[in-house]
Amino acid sequence: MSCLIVRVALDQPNPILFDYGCAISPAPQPGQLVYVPFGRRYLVGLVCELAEQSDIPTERLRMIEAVWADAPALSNQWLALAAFAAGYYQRSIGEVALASLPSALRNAKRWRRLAIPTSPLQLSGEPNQELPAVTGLPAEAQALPTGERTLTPEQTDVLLTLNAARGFSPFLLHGVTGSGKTEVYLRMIADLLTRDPLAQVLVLVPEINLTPQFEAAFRARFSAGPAQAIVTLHSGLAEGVRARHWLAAHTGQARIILGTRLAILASLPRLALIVVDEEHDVAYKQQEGLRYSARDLAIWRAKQLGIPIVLGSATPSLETWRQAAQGRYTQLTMTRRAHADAVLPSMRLINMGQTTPVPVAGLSAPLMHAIRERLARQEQSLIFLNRRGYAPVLACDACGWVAGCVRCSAYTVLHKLEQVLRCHHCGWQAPITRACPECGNLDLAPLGRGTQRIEETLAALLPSARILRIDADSTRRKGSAQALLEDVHAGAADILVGTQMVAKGHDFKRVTLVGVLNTDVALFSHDFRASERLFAQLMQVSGRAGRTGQGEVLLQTRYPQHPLYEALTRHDYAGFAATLLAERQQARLPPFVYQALLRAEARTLEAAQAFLMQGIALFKGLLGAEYVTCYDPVPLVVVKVMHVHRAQLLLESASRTALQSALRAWQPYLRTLKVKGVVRWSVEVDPLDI
Ligand SMILES: Nc1ncnc2c1ncn2[C@@H]1O[C@H](COP(=O)(O)OP(=O)(O)OP(=O)(O)O)[C@@H](O)[C@H]1O
Ligand SMILES: [Zn+2]
Repeated sequence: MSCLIVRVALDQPNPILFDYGCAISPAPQPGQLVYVPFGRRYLVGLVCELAEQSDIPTERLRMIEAVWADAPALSNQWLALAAFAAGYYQRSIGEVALASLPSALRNAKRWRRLAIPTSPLQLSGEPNQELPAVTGLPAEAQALPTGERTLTPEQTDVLLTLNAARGFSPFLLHGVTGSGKTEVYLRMIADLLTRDPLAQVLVLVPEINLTPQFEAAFRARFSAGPAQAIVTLHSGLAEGVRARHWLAAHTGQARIILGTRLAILASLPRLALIVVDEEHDVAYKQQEGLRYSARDLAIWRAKQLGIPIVLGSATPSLETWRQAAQGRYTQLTMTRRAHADAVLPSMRLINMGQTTPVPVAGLSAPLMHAIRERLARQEQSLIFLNRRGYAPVLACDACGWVAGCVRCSAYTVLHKLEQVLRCHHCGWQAPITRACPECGNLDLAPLGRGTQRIEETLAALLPSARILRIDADSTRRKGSAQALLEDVHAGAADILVGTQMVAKGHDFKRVTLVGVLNTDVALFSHDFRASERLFAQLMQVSGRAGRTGQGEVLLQTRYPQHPLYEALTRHDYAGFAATLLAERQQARLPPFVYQALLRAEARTLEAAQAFLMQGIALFKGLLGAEYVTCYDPVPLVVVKVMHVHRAQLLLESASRTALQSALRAWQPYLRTLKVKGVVRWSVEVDPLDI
């Protein structure tokens, strides 16, 4: 008797399906998880196909050990999503599909302990107290007091268009900071759930832990529903909680799924709308493992399902801006702040080349004056400096020695509170050196300024002010970011000093002054995306000022004439985006061309380069290689991290399809390459950092 063949995707780089025999009845179906032997181990895999025959001789065919039948199988649509992501990002289906599952599902020993929420879909006609009345959620949501807020005319207009959308309709909601985009999302979702009480909505945010207010707004508006109706999905959740939330989404129980980029791969059988808030944020790009863009996958998913998708931002990415300009996305615009008394903040550039009196420790007199005014009026000031630690380097004046990491080709950052020098690439740290190890000089000086140093300076200059620092160091402990932000909202701080963490979508109602320090260096970066990012970042951080009244932004610079700053003072996103796009077109850079990287990591730089050179040789022989430009390998800017040397080569094409098919053809050859000393290599499609 020929046994059934089950084709299983495993979390393995080899992009094939693995054949197994199956004696379990009922036989597993595509979309089900199975437990299979693999080499000397056992792995959880995903059933992709069933077959009658296998190329593997029967005697060598191994058998499926167990099937997870407690939850419904993953749908064909979800399998198609995983297959698309795998193909596009040059990975195996298993790498995409299994890595996207909560770890409790990837461990067969824990399957039994997973409580599967019962779907109301399966239970129709069978009343269950714990289950939501399917119409209750939106109906009660509408009756909530927050729903009584009068919409601004712009919000009303935008919603008229959004609520009329049916089928695949991509929207760019370009609303200035504080224009009330959250309210638009909430209303659109309420409208949808009224029409279709069983629908699911996916709302993506760059960083859930940083924006508890956003989540709170959703819970407040839709709290009338059952607890299960809103779930969050992000990497900060405890393992069991994440599995529970994922299952609630998978069974259709959860209606609103609020998540970070990883949520784009959640199983959502009734998905009817996707919202991507702050769509420009680089956090939507996964920078390790499967390097996907959640925003781009979101567009694909909306298209696959034929549903509306809203990309919201005050500073859209140039990719999205261009799509809208070409009419592929419908652009909706909100130009005014929603709060009745709020206007966009006034912007002032402080010329650091000219100021008299001389700035004290990097803080100009006009900025100090403005902070003192806020203190007197009991308003908050936010000082933005995108550099954490005390000082970026510790150096010796006498011989020029600079403290560096022993594992990386990078300087270590001085952290004065902890009294350490720390590498921001690998985390290596050492006590602060008292004497120069080269010449013995005892007069080592911190160079430059980080948030700790500015905090210290402000505390010395303004002893009565309550100062809070918000950066990756002060928020390392779980929950500490939330606690700090709550202090800010409660008015328990006068001055916040922070990195880009404070810029992300926060609705700080008491901040009326934003001071920006040390952003000039980004004007002259080697990275062609640096201007786009700096502009967005400055508009976003400026957008924290005056959200309920008059706000002011003071930006300290040595280049007050720079076009980027001039556009910023005019709040001219559209003008600046047009300039940048013209430059990119001229220089043939994305979004006008498509790029990919091959990156090699090795014990020596020579080995990494040798791998890439061989990669190029193989590439040149590929059919269609002439449509793709293959540049020379270059070391990464920080070439060594954790003793590993890194180099990469850039591939570029005017045609996405040409690039895709060349990459696909290249992979099997790359896998055959054996270069001594090479630790790993990877292909990245649509890289953001080059
Ligand atoms: N119709 C309205 N009337 C009065 N206030 C409103 C209205 N809509 C929104 N607001 C308020 O305006 C403020 C800004 O809203 P929200 O945080 O949604 O802005 P946003 O567009 O997301 O801005 P950002 O891009 O800076 O995150 C919030 O305090 C919100 O409560
Ligand atoms: Zn290091």
